[in-house]
Amino acid sequence: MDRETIVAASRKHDVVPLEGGKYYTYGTAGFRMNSDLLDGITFRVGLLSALRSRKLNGQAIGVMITASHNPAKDNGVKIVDPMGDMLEQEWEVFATGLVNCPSHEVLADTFFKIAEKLKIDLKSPGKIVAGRDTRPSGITLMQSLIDASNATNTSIVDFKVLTTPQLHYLTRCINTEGTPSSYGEVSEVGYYKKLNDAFQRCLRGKRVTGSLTVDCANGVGGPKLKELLKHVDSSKTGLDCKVVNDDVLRPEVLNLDCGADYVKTRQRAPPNPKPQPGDRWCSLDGDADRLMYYWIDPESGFFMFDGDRIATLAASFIADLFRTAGLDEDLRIGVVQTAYANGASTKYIEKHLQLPVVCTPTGVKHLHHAACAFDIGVYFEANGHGTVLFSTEAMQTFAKKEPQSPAQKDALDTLRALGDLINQTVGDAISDMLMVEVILAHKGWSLRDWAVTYSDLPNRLVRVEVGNKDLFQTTDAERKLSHPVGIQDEIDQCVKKYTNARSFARASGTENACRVYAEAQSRSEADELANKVAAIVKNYGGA
Ligand SMILES: CC(=O)N[C@H]1[C@@H](OP(=O)(O)O)O[C@H](CO)[C@@H](O)[C@@H]1O
Ligand SMILES: [Mg+2]
Repeated sequence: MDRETIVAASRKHDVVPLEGGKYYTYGTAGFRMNSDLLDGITFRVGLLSALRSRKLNGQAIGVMITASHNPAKDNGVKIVDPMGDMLEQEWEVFATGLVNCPSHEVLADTFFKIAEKLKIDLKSPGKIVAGRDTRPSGITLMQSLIDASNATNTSIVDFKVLTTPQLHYLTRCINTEGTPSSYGEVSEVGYYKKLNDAFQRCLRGKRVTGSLTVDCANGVGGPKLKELLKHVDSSKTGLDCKVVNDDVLRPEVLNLDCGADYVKTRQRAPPNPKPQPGDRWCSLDGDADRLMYYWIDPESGFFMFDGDRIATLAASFIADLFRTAGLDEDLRIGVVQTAYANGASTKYIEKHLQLPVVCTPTGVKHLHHAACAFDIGVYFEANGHGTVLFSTEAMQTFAKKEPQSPAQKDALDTLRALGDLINQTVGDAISDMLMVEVILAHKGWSLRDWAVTYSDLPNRLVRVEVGNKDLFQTTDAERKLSHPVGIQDEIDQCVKKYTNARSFARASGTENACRVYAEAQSRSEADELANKVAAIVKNYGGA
């Protein structure tokens, strides 16, 4: 690997400097922006992955090219660590450092400096596994990544079009292949086979009832879900899945008036096709890592089951299985949420399910990390991204424990199957959807039964444009502002005037704005409180 080769390769992939001396930063979702700006950035992410793979003894590093629920013109690139989790946070600064190098020469020098600082043996082999969503710009960005791997003698496996969770799955499979902790077959078909096998084992002869319509946001989830369905025997499982909004041939319709983000932020079903009262629906987002369920209640209209609802459903089912299996003394189940979780869901988990809840800052990496502290950690963001993590110890206990009755055996087998069904690397809309179907089938629940478990507090999320969002610094898992000084007192005074109310503000990690969340006993109170706190934020936000 030599400097000249890297410089020469980099010349084909310029980074467009940002105006006003601003930097590109590796944010919550990696680098994400208009796809025209991403060529050089993706090349440099390739360089960093080449370093990271070698730092981790040649284990494969995943790179996913996607902009998820964002418009079709955008794209993004993010790095996946060997076990399928997000890039270790300490390395985000290296990513930011490489991407902002002012010239190709400085870039090459920085590359070698990082290698030296971290004692990376550049002669050892390195490996990258890559995937992209259905955005056309992904094809050229993949080439930028391939050029970076060639310039650094790093091998690369291009899996082409994948959902984000599939890339995470494959990364973990490659790195565990042939070991006792093998995660699965290293192929897309392997993913479908694993899900289908676990789905059947979870159902244990129970059948899914009624049809399920899946809105795929016109993204990668459409073709991939259809692939999965080829493996699922609907006569055995009862799964009757109708796939809609699966047009991936017209890039401009991606995430347009459909998908999980549309449903969550607009709090309504996609206009096309229109769900009929009583039908069970769900929506995936553009890269199939978020899931929203909903239906039109024939009496009261649209009702949404967001990440909080999915988390409570999963936690209650697993807690029941634990009791039946006689494991509730041995292993700990916990639920991880962010401040955006509806207060009613938190209360339901703590008071009704009697399970501990941990609150972390926004961003999946924080939730994932906190969930690892439990034997079974259920984590979901309200927006529908989440999963259930089963520790190695938990999986071993399910396998080892001698069942004392047929019911115990059933519960233990179901728990093991759930551990295989639920993606252990990252939130996976397709795997989560099968989990929801399994739980509804076991409980014999309709969506109405699920809906009445608790009532959400009315809430409002507002986006506030401010002069300088960096003025807003949080503490207490983002539930309070430490800066600007004095603002938190004003917010507290305001919240006090409302019943059962809660409100907080923070700078967005993905957009140039602040977000204000408010919830209260009634819709009008929640709206009023959100607007008042938004006004306070605007006031402190700088010119
Ligand atoms: C309130 C909200 O939904 N925030 C989203 C959003 O983060 P912000 O930092 O709020 O912009 O994008 C993140 C990445 O997709 C997601 O993890 C998070 O839940
Ligand atoms: Mg997504």
